[in-house]
Amino acid sequence: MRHVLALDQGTTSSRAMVFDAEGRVCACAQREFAQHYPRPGWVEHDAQEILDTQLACAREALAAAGLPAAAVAAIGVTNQRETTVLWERASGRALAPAIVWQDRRTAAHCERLRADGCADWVRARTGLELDPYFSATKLAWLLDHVPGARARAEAGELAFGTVDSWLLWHLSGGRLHVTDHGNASRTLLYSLADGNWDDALCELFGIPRALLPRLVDSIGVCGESAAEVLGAAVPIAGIGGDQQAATFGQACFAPGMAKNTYGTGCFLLMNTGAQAVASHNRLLSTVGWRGGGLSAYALEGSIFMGGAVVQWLRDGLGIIRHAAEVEALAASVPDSAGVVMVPAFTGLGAPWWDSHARGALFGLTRGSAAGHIARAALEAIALQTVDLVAAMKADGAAPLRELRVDGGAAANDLLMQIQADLLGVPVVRPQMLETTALGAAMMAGLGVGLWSSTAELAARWQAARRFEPALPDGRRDALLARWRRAIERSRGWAADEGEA
Ligand SMILES: Nc1ncnc2c1ncn2[C@@H]1O[C@H](COP(=O)(O)OP(=O)(O)O)[C@@H](O)[C@H]1O
Ligand SMILES: O=P(O)(O)OC[C@H](O)CO
Repeated sequence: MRHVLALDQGTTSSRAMVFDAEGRVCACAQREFAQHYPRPGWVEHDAQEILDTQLACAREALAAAGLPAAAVAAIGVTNQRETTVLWERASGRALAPAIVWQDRRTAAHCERLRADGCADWVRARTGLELDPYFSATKLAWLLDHVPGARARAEAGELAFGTVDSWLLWHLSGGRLHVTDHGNASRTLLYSLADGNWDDALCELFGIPRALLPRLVDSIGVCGESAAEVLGAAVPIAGIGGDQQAATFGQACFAPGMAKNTYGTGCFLLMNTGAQAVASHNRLLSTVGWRGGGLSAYALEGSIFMGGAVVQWLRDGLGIIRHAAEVEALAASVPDSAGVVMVPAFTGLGAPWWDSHARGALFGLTRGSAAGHIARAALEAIALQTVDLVAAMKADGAAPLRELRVDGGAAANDLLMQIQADLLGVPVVRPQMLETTALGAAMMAGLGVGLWSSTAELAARWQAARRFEPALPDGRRDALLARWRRAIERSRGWAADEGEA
């Protein structure tokens, strides 16, 4: 058996990919699913639809590869992180829509905890910010709003999970209720120092321990799929949140190596080695992966609006019809002519963590045109990334030698050149852009011994294109100074209106 099946459950679509023993893609299937925005700031998914699309993709990819499940050596699962599912153990039925990582409904809960002076304590224990982004307040919200849920949770009738746990429960026919340490480290319920769920955190957020999944390694066999789901029992040997998996898939195995994924949001992760590094600049400290003789932590900067800015140009402003058109539109002008966009549509993530910030366009004149706005949008994606790299440097990280990139918007050459120019560091795009699925496959393949070492996997990683910085330092400094002024003016914007 020399193939691995990767299940890649993302924010906007479910994907499955079959890889051969050389790490080549044999087959791929993808299905988009519905995004629900029932109220301003709320984002939900139908957990059943997540499951159905994911399993349909798995079956489709196997069929396209011409492989029965029995011929697959291992399954790797990677997932949108933090998104919170609550289900009934007896039936496996979700009790409510999944609350997605982007959802801000628990902003007031987080604010109350911050006002109580909990933020530093929580940060020291979890490596995270007290922000609605993470799972704990989402789960507390479900327990408080789904009738009877809290009592049933305490009685052990319910299960909580991030999307990995939800998929693994059903993939195993209800036998596995597990999550890996990387996904657990995004919940606000996990102690980085202990490498375990934490009673004090559970108490702070009001979460019964009986709800929590068992912690397992990211790399290594944790169970197998139920024969009736895919047609055969297959070892499940890799689990990782999608950003952790992408870091693995980019072969960022050595401390100091970093990748940035330009999807809906942007997620910059730097491998910090076998020790968690506490950030003093409001980056996240998080588990990368563990198992198979490996253990890595990461510093992470999370940006909420990355490629989603381009979606807004398409769906909100209507100045492009397809995301890829933004490149030609932005290239139709030599620069943004002073226009600066702050894409704080849902507040600002790292390193600002400002729920009250709102999006803004500065520097508009009578000469401002769609091209300038498109260019400002691409610059905003890159400038947010520059802020993360600056925060990493301020945290004492070694200077970045290159930035490995992936995700949908990394296909945009102009954006990648702007990124290299504004960072002053080469940006390298690999041949294999599906690094998330590849990372999950790599974890699973290592987990069953199909591959023997990370050195073997790193040797396979190949650059497709390298973007060298070409902007004079003075010009870069001026653009960064202008960006910082724009950020300052956007911060706290919605506070007066009492909005989240
Ligand atoms: N050529 C492009 N230039 C800029 N942005 C793009 C381009 N193609 C896709 N995008 C953006 O990339 C995002 C999709 O990337 P993807 O990695 O599939 O996201 P996710 O995994 O978050 O669903 C969308 O937000 C889209 O607007
Ligand atoms: O599904 P993506 O690629 O948008 O990634 C989502 C992140 O895991 C959220 O933390």
